[in-house]
Order: sequence, then structure tokens, then C-alpha cells
Amino acid sequence: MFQGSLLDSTDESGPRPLSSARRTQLAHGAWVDVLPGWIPAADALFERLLTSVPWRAERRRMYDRVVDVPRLLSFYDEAEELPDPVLDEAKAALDDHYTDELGEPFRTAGLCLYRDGRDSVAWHGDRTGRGATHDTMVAILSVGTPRSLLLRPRGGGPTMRHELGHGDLIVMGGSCQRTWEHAIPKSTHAKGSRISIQFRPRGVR
Ligand SMILES: O=C(O)CCC(=O)C(=O)O
Ligand SMILES: [Fe+2]
Repeated sequence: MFQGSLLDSTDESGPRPLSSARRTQLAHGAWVDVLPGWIPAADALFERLLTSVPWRAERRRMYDRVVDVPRLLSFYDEAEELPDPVLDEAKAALDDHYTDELGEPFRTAGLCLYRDGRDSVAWHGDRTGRGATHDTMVAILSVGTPRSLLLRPRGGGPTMRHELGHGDLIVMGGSCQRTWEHAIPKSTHAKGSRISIQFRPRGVR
């Protein structure tokens, strides 16, 4: 179980302005925006999501076997109500800041629960739908125990690492889903759980 952090803000005034996000241009037309501590009271949000979201285990075919997906999932399609008002605020703030550049609003929210350091996601790009052929954005809010998000160019090259937790935001943009891959590797250090909320435009998965 995740231990609440004393550093957590008690300020309920909503997400910090996205104008303070820091953009890093990557090779091949990709970029990432990072804003640590974007959401105040992130530990409280973590606790609410942990109990209110209908977390599901999934199994997927891997070659000739069916294996457990090493994390729990819950997907909110565009017509579905998000599980917490703070996520509505977060989505509204993202739309405010990014719609001009993205050309459309964020529509869906995918939630992942990494129960402990043994849960993970393997190298991939979010390449279902438009992400395979066009520039797009995937905005990820992280709460709970920090975990590393790794990014590497699809064609090979050095891996970048971002530690994400406690209300941090990372936005992958430009060609990132088709020219780069990302992963959350297993961790022997992470003792608690992490929840990530991925906001995506329509058709991107
Ligand atoms: O948990 C994360 O931050 C990443 C999850 C992810 O890459 C995905 O669900 O496509
Ligand atoms: Fe992904």
C-alpha cells in the first residue's frame, strides 16, 4: 500500500499552469513536456482512485501462450464519466493548453495501476489509430509511488529516463508514438503502487 507523502500539497486550487511545463525536443520530430507536481493533493487523488476505479486484470496472447498483463487497467471511453472530479479538471486544463497545437481535444482516459515494482509495461508506442501515421499527443498524469518512464528512439539510440509520481505530468507529442517507444520497467526499489492516467485524443490507443 502506498504511504502518503508529507510533501503533498494541501492546496486545493487545481492544477498548476501548464505554461510552466518544460518542453524537450527529441530526435525525429518527437517532443516531451514535463511538469513535476502538476496536480496538488496527488496522494489524496491516488487513494481515491485506488478504491473507486473498477480495476481489471487482463490476459493477452503472447506467441502461443496467454499471459497475465502485469498491471491492472481501467479504460474510460469518451462518453463515460471520469472516476474523479480532479481528472475532469486535469482534462479541461490539458484541453485549454493543447487543443490549438493538437487540433482536437483529449477524449479518453486509460488508467493503469502498477501494484508494486513487479508490474510494468513493455516497450511500445501507442500506435493504434492515428498514432501510427500522424503526430499526436498522449498526456500522462502519475500519482503514487514514483516509477521510471523510459523513452528510446525506435531505430535505436540512448534511453531517456523520467521519474514520475506525486502528481507529475508528462506529455509525449509530435511523432513520439511512431518514432520513439516508451516503457515502465520493473523496479526492485518501488515498494508501493503507482497509478497513471493517460489522456488521449479520439482513436489513439
Ligand atoms: O503508465 C504509464 O505511464 C505508461 C502507460 C502506457 O504507456 C500505456 O498504457 O500505453
Ligand atoms: Fe503507452
